[in-house]
Amino acid sequence: MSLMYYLNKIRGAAGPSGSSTQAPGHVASSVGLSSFRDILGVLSHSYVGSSLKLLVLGSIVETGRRLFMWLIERFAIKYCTTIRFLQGDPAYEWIVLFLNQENVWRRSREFTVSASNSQRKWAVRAASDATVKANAEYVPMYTQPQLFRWRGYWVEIRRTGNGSNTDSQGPYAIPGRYVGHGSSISVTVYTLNMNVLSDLVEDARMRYLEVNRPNVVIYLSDSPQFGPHQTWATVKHKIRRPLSSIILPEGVVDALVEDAQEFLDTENWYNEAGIPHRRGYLLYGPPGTGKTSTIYALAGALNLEIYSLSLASNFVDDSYLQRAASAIPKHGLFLIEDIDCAFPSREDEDEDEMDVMAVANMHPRSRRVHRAGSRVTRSMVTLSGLLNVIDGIGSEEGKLFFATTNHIDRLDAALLRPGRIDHKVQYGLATAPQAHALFMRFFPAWRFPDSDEKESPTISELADTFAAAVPPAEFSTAELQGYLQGHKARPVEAARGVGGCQSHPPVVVPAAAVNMNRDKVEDVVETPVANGSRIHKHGEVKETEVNGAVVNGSE
Ligand SMILES: Nc1ncnc2c1ncn2[C@@H]1O[C@H](COP(=O)(O)OP(=O)(O)OP(=O)(O)O)[C@@H](O)[C@H]1O
Repeated sequence: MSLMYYLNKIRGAAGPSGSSTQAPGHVASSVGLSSFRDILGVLSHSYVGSSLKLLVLGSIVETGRRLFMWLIERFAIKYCTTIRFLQGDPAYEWIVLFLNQENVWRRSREFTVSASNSQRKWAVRAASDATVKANAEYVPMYTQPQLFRWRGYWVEIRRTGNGSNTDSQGPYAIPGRYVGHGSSISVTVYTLNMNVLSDLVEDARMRYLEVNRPNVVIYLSDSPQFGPHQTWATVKHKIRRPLSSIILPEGVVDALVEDAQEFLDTENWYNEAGIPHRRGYLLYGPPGTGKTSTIYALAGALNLEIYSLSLASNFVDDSYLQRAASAIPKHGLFLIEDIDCAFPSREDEDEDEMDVMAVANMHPRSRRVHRAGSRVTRSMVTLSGLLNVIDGIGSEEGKLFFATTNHIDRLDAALLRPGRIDHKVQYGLATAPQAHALFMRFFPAWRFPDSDEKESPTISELADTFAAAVPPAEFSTAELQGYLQGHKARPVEAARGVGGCQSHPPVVVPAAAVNMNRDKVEDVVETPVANGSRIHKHGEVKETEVNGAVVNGSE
């Protein structure tokens, strides 16, 4: 209503144009002036005036805001540096621990909760009472950008999904939400100095190493869930194992550690001699004889991170292997366990041929079912793919390559040539000295002090009895360990129990049982022997019987 009223008023004020006696130009200007006055009059009215004022004010504020954002953007381009840590990359672990230590998590209001049995070192334990053992860990989500000071610099962090804020992927992706899996953390430092950023990353890395000093960090390439470039997605922390706990013939472990240490210390020599700075090791022998344990203990002693990959995984092909190997940082230890699975045995090949023929004669539906249930695991990695990766591993950076196998006879000679495998260590079934050492480790003097009574045997004597009773080259150290675990508080029983079995006839162990891969299902059948003691072979029961000898050493 009021607007119509004012429009009419304007029209009325201008008057009918035909009634004017003045010159047309003059008329126009006087009409213009009066219209302008009227417009001012309209503007001065409370409703329209204040609306227009608000409009102008709003425009000014919006322009100011845009200008401010533009300036901030210019400032950000010129004065900040941003880096992204992708989940699934080892460096991601460093930055999360770093943020945790900087207490940035305190500002986070969203957490994911996980059971605290994981060995993650960077989650927040929310138990207020230190005496209460926290059973859950809280991983901050950092859904909102957080600003904090580090060494006098302003640092901003924000978490983003896979590639963008709303584009989270991974097993627990929620559209439009930031989730832990498949995400990344962006760190922005407000400074002109690029070195600050690398200092921050180095600080994060050092803290991570420090926190994990009592552990060996093992990166596993066990699932490609975070995308093609994030090959080492799973991280495990294992308590460091002292080298002395590895029971092998004297000098074997020391020689291995010395060799690896010398390799790490002589990078310049390699460069000057024009030899690629790489070294390959092959540990071979029956299962449960300490190959993997040796590698973990060595990595702990030399402060190396392990990058472990299985060639049997159904997503590992030549190009995946290449990517995974090249993502290993300097001084990382690249481990391929059971490397023989890339080299099918003659029997496997025959079996494959028969399988192909059988499948060809099948109905398509049965064929699918047959393939799904096929028990033969084949690596998709080819020999040439594997050799290329081994040759390329350390050409730029000093990396150690370790492989283990239960079947050295299956490996191609091309793999075993010096330059690819430089150091081989053969592992054998337990000898009497190993059995003795294992017994002493299980029943240390500080826990089982020798009794004052004359008749009772000392632990060393019991170890002698045990070692004499265990048949050499019949049991792996792991099997003896399993037996002793069953008697961990009863050394006398452990030693004499084995001795008591000697009156029983020996059980012949088929070679296949000794060489059985650990990954295969182990159905342990228990058959009690005379005094209730037993040592298990994979898939069968063994009564102990002295017999055979073992070759065990390094070359
Ligand atoms: N020589 C050894 N010294 C100390 N412990 C050993 C030794 N051999 C085996 N063990 C123990 O047995 C278990 C299995 O050992 P490990 O995994 O190292 O054997 P492996 O030779 O790598 O077997 P596989 O070929 O099946 O991978 C571990 O708990 C380890 O402590």
